[in-house]
Amino acid sequence: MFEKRTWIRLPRNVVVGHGVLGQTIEAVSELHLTGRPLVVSSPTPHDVAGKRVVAQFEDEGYDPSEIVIEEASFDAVQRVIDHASDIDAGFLLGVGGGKAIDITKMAADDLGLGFVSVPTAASHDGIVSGRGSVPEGDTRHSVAAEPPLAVIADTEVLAEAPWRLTTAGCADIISNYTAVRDWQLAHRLKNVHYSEYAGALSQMTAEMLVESADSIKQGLEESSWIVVKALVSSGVAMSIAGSSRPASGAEHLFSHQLDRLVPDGALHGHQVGVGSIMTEYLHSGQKGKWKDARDALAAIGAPTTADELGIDDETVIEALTTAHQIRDRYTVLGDGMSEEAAIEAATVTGVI
Ligand SMILES: NC(=O)C1=CN([C@@H]2O[C@H](COP(=O)(O)OP(=O)(O)OC[C@H]3O[C@@H](n4cnc5c(N)ncnc54)[C@H](OP(=O)(O)O)[C@@H]3O)[C@@H](O)[C@H]2O)C=CC1
Ligand SMILES: O=C(CO)COP(=O)(O)O
Ligand SMILES: [Zn+2]
Repeated sequence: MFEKRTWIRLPRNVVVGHGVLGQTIEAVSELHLTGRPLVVSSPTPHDVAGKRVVAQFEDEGYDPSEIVIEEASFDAVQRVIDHASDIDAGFLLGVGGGKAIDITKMAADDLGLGFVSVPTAASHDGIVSGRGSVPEGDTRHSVAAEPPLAVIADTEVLAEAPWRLTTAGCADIISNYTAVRDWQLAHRLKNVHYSEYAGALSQMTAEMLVESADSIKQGLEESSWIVVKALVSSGVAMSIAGSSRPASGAEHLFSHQLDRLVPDGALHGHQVGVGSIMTEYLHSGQKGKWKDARDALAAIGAPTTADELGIDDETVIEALTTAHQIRDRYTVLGDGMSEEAAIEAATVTGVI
């Protein structure tokens, strides 16, 4: 008997374009969401978009409430859950970068409430994914969370955000190449389930972004359009897979470890980008495609070296040699790199 089952949860409405933040009420009422909206954001996103979202709900006679979180942590998730329970929220909107959106989707999951994703930066591919990424002690969890019912991505807001956030989003997508390679390796060596569709979609998303590099330019709102669509596509790949595997391999373990070692280090996307140069080298050797990864990152203006990340060489080596301990996810790092091998990989690729 055939017993396979899958449950792919995707957003119903993805609204992308100039000024669409002004259509928040329309997008929400189309979903038949009822009750009090709770707008969850972090400090800057609150100022650039959260306040406007709250004002729209007030004007339309809803009774919105808001909460601003500072960091991605289980404590922050609990604060949102408590606040939502106190005010008897009917649904949640996550307004911000990866941090605010992750916290909101995890709280919505716990509360059993609908959630709408309102990105203020094209900086990460968690915009539509049904996963939340949260550090805890020595580890970093990728937890199942409520995927958004709708995404409202205003390219005017995204284009006004600092350019480095957009290049971070591009780098998060470029890292899909190595994430998929790691996933395929884990499939071959450890019999980890591999989805051809999710793997192909993730890879194709990276290819299309790299091919569009010439159109991704600071000051062009169209760049935000291209990047946010790639971020949505990558999130869909994660939803098809039911895990973050299509978009998170060893380069992400490296970045998560950097977050532990240097809490106020570089942007997530920038760190995974530099990680992917080195893990591509580990996959394919000196004559392999690591130069393509580096050149693609350089073409959109993302960092390609430790120096450009603002992280010292020793920390890069420490992160590389310990990244495999972050979580139980088999990658090209295997059961760990020796210090000599890590120095070799980082030096050959010009990262240090
Ligand atoms: N769940 C998933 O599938 C995925 C999750 N992630 C997670 O997402 C996080 C990374 O996302 P990222 O967006 O880089 O992180 P943040 O949410 O921390 O945002 C990065 C910075 O951008 C600021 N910011 C956001 N929007 C604007 C804006 N419009 N103008 C000016 N500044 C702005 C934030 O301000 P402020 O400090 O005020 O918040 C913050 O300082 C990581 O925690 C990562 O693990 C990443 C990819 C996938
Ligand atoms: O950042 C991600 C995909 O880009 C997913 O994060 P995790 O590595 O925590 O699963
Ligand atoms: Zn990522």
